[in-house]
Amino acid sequence: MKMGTALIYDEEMTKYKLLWVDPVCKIEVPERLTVSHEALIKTGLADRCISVPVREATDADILLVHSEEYLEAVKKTPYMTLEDLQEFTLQYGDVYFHPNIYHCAKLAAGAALQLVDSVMTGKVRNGMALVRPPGHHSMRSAASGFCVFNNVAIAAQYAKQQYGVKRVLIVDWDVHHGQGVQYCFEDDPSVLYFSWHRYEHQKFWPQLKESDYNSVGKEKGAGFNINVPWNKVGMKNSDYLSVFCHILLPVAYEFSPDLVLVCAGFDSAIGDPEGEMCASPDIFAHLTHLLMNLAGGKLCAVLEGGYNLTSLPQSVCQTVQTLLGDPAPRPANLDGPCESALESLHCVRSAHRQYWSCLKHAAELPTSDVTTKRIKLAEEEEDKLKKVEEEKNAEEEVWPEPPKRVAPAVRTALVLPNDVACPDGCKRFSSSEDPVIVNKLRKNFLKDADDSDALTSLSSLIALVEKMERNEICNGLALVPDVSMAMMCVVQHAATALRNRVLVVCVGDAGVSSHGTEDGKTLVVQFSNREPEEQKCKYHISVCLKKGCSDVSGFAQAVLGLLLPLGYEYDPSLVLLARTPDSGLCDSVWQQLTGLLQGIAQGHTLVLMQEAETSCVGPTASSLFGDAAPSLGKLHAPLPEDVEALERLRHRLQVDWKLLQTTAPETG
Ligand SMILES: CC(O)(O)NCCCCN
Ligand SMILES: [Zn+2]
Repeated sequence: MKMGTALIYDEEMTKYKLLWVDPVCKIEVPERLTVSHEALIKTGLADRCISVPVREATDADILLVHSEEYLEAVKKTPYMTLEDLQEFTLQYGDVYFHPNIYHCAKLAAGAALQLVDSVMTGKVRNGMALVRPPGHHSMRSAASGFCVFNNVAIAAQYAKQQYGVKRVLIVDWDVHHGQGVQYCFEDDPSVLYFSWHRYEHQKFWPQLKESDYNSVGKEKGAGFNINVPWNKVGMKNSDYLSVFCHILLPVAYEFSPDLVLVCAGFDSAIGDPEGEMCASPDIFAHLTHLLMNLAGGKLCAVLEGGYNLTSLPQSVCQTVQTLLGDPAPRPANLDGPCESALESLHCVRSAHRQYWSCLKHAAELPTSDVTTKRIKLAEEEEDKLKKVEEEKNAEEEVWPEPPKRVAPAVRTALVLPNDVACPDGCKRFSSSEDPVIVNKLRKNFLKDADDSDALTSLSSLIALVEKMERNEICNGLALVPDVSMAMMCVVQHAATALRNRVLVVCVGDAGVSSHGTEDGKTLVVQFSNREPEEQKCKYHISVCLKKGCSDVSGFAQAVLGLLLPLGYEYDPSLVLLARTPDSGLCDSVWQQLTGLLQGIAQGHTLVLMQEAETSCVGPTASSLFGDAAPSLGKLHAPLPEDVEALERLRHRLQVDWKLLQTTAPETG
């Protein structure tokens, strides 16, 4: 039932621009929209989307967020002379007006509403609106930061009013703090606002105290406003992924939104003059992918900032291609979050530990904030030096083109016993008995009885792995007589044949071979309810949950805060996901796991299940085929002993696995 992706764009929104000299505003140019849209056309992505027209937001729509006096004032701007427009602009900060900007602002807000309508009526699964003017800085009675109407805030209020949406998650990955969104929802527990932003200890625009991590929301909204300040520039992919795995995703799954809105600003990408960050455009493929299993896949991305006319279109294409379901590119060399990012991560998690059970165990704030002060002083010294040398050689940032993302001809192949039906959309797979493979299998695995159907399924399995390796097939599912045997067979084959690494995720108590874990060719992560004997090595990790995987929230937090960071850092070429009937895992959690893991290894996920589990074939295939997993519903608190165990495990592993860090190492 995979539905399409909406794309909303109208060239009318390019028909306004800065009419006077203003160094702050000169970067907000019409070309931002044209280069983004042209890139989507050139790459063929636009044709794969469902084009949805814009509409003008009505007064009633705009008044969901803004005051009458502000709307009435903006309504007068089309008739103003140039002098009047400049005069009118002076009352606001870092924004400009133009005779046609009111019209475009209505279209930008209306585009967001069209996107909400398309997703909420089930016409599409998700979508992106390319709009200007942006929205997230504009406030109830003020324009700000190139924004006139708050497109995403209006869309959130509209979704609640028109569709009775109970909980809306707003993810703001623009590099500026969307203070307009924060002010609008800070006392509203039905809208969870998450924003990271360049802050530099309040030195960066808009220089607000309330953009810091300790602004957590007010009254009933306490806990529903999450600010992640970047106190240094140069943040990279690892910093962004760490914050998603250790703050946003755990809280988002606990919140369980009915709709996800993204303030999709791309000034957080490398090359942007505003952000001065170093994250590559393909990171937005992963950020998008990680949000696509929330709210049953209902995701609306609305363009905010993005001022580098090279990285902006690249980032937009990465986002749209992921919304369309194409596998994400492999996350190149993630080397762990920097110290400043860890400091922010630590502060945000401790500021929110009282509101979210997934953060309950988060480490306390540094006892006295003397540590923060000490770190700040050290940083300021360092920054002064850095600034000096930067002035010297402020060269243009360069970065590689994001890798081509080719979706294999076959997305999902299934190795099934003949009497098991193959879900529509997927391809039944069985290999013609390749004598070489058969002999190797017979020699290594089937010494005894000539167990022919085991032989058939194993040889099909190996043939399938080889097609995945050649990117002819994206992912697969095999029902096998013996999961442990099949796992060992695939791991051995992969370790020899595949140039690269295999991540083995095992749910339940199947015996897992440690083959390849000694030299890191294989990373095994096993979830079960059995206390592991002493931890074997860095590449063989046992996660013990008291109630096994039947505890939804404990398992979900283990996947989000431990398995995902490990998987991203390990960066395998194949993910082998095995489950045994005793796993106690319910389908929706299993589908979340299968969905999330597809962000790794370019989506090359191979699922192994016991032949008896035919009832799980449908749900697994639908997730492999790219359907969003069903929502887990609001998560209750995980078992305290599981939380502690997970925290201890993460603390021990973070020595070897940097993406598991959540606090700055104690500076001596
Ligand atoms: C939409 C936005 O967040 O990119 N606007 C940035 C305005 C910066 C003003 N100094
Ligand atoms: Zn911005």
